[in-house]
Amino acid sequence: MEQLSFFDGGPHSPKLPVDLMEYKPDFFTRAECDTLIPALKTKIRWNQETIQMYGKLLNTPRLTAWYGDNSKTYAFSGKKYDPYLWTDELLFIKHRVDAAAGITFNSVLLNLYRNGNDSVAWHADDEPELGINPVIASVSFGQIRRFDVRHKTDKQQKYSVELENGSLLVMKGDLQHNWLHQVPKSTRALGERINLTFRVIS
Ligand SMILES: O=C(O)CCC(=O)C(=O)O
Ligand SMILES: [Fe+2]
Repeated sequence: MEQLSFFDGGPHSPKLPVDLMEYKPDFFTRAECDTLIPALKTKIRWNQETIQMYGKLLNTPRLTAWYGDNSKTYAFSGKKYDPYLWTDELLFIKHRVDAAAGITFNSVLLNLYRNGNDSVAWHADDEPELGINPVIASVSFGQIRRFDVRHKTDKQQKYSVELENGSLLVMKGDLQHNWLHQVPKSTRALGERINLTFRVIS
């Protein structure tokens, strides 16, 4: 796998295994974040999805939206999604992310965490259309939130990184096969966070 040598660590970078995760704070400038956040908030078609759990229909604890190239249908948690077509803001973000990762992503899943009660539970992005050892580029805007990673079988192996406003986290290697990740709920009063995970869907 090619190395993203672009990520030089630096004083604010957490100690992460570079074959699994590379973190770049300030990937977008403060001014860019201040423009992009309200644009994404208002122009993205945010959806409230539901999940079937123990025979009940529950609201997913966040809002989501699925954008991408025409025709890239994506099956996720037993549902099929037809993406909305790229907006100007999404293309601006995508071009920067593509250049950094050396990959032309063809889809993005957006999450809006409205407050500390919103979260994403332990999971791996291991849908077959993502292929083996996919590179997934995760951009964060707004409220800093903790991102946890743990090995599926070796409980000792775990990492946490605070995903800051304007940051980029690239997930790669076997992270989606042998590890799980989550964004936990928090009892603190937290503001809104928007996360975008860029993916290549076959
Ligand atoms: O919000 C995040 O940082 C992670 C989101 C995530 O894991 C996902 O959408 O698959
Ligand atoms: Fe994920």
